[in-house]
Amino acid sequence: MEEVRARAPGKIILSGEHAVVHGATAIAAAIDLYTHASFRLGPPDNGDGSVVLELKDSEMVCSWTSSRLKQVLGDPVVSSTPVSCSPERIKLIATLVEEQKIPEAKIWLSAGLSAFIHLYTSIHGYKPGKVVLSSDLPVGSGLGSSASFSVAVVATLLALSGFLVINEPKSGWLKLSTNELELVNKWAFEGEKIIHGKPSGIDNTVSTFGSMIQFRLGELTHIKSSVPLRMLITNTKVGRNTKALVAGVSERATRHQDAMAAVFSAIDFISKELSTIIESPAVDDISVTAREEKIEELMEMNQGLLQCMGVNHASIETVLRTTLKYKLVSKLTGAGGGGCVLTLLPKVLSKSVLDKVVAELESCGFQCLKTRVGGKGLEICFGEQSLSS
Ligand SMILES: Nc1ncnc2c1ncn2[C@@H]1O[C@H](COP(=O)(O)OP(=O)(O)OP(=O)(O)O)[C@@H](O)[C@H]1O
Ligand SMILES: C[C@@](O)(CCO)CC(=O)[O-]
Ligand SMILES: [Mg+2]
Repeated sequence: MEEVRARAPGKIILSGEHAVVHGATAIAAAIDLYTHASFRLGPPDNGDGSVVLELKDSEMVCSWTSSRLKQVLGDPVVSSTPVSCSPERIKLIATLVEEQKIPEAKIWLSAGLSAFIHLYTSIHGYKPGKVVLSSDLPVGSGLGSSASFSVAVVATLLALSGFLVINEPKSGWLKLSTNELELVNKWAFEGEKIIHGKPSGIDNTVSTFGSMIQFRLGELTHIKSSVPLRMLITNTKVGRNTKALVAGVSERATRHQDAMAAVFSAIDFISKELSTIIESPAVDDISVTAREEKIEELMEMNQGLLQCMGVNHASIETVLRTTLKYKLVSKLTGAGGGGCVLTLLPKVLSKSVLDKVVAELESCGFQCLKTRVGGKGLEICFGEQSLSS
């Protein structure tokens, strides 16, 4: 039985989170932490005619028999083009998720499970099959775990659907062509809509296409940093939920329309300026330092505007204060409210200073992640690997 695997990266947002939902420009980059999915259709080791999702990190196996899916959702409607999940269908899917009796401590998984059911049944109907999922990313921390979940799941589902054209020899890890990536991205956006409520699409786009992107109103432009950007990521481990934070910003924007429009517009300028600086050549150490100082100033301004939106958190402030002691500038990344914070690491920063910063941040109970910025996007791999149960 053919099996397909996919890996889709998480991301950092360098500038423009939240404002991008309201039409401003944002800049994001893939990081080298991935969500991994594998998929096999049908029997043999799935003899009960079920759709199975195994979540390795949460040690959970969820399954729905084909007959139960049909009973709740009605006759299957399979589509080669992305379909949105209607509010009525979301309610029906919620019934199927509730039946899994997810423990209260893991209830946050429900949104991901709902997205999975919508994507699976829209692409494969109720055909039995098994998806196994694991992730290097901290979930719900601002590093795009939800988008990389959707991209990885969709890629495996489409790869065995016949809806994806794969011309290359099916050996080793493959990059898909732009058209195929666009199809995956559009489907993954439907998953993000279920998890985020009102996503801009930046997270699924950067997870699909990789590298560094400038993004506005659904359109992406690849950008290339003239000098590698070094960022420290600090996970405050304060849990939060992107859907609720995005909704909170929208409510504030309704209450203070003009003021918030000005905030979003300022962020649009910040992102555009940042993109120009990132791409501008830096020929010697003096120009590298000048460039870093400009990036730091823009990060500081963006952080202040994120505070205006109400998505800051005491834990983020602690990271900001701690890094500032070492003359390092930080800003939250992703939806905020806790989650992860980015710190720019200047080229001249010594390893001993970096070690001290990391030790101090970790002594506050935070977790520091060193990742490479602006790397690969989605890749898939066909094979006869065994899906562990
Ligand atoms: N590996 C996974 N397994 C199951 N569900 C997942 C997984 N990764 C993400 N999810 C779903 O996505 C939700 C987290 O998404 P959320 O958008 O709140 O955070 P994030 O994507 O990590 O951060 P941000 O959107 O700020 O980048 C989880 O609560 C869960 O429903
Ligand atoms: C907060 C947000 O801007 C980024 C989350 O990574 C939401 C989105 O763009 O979908
Ligand atoms: Mg998310």
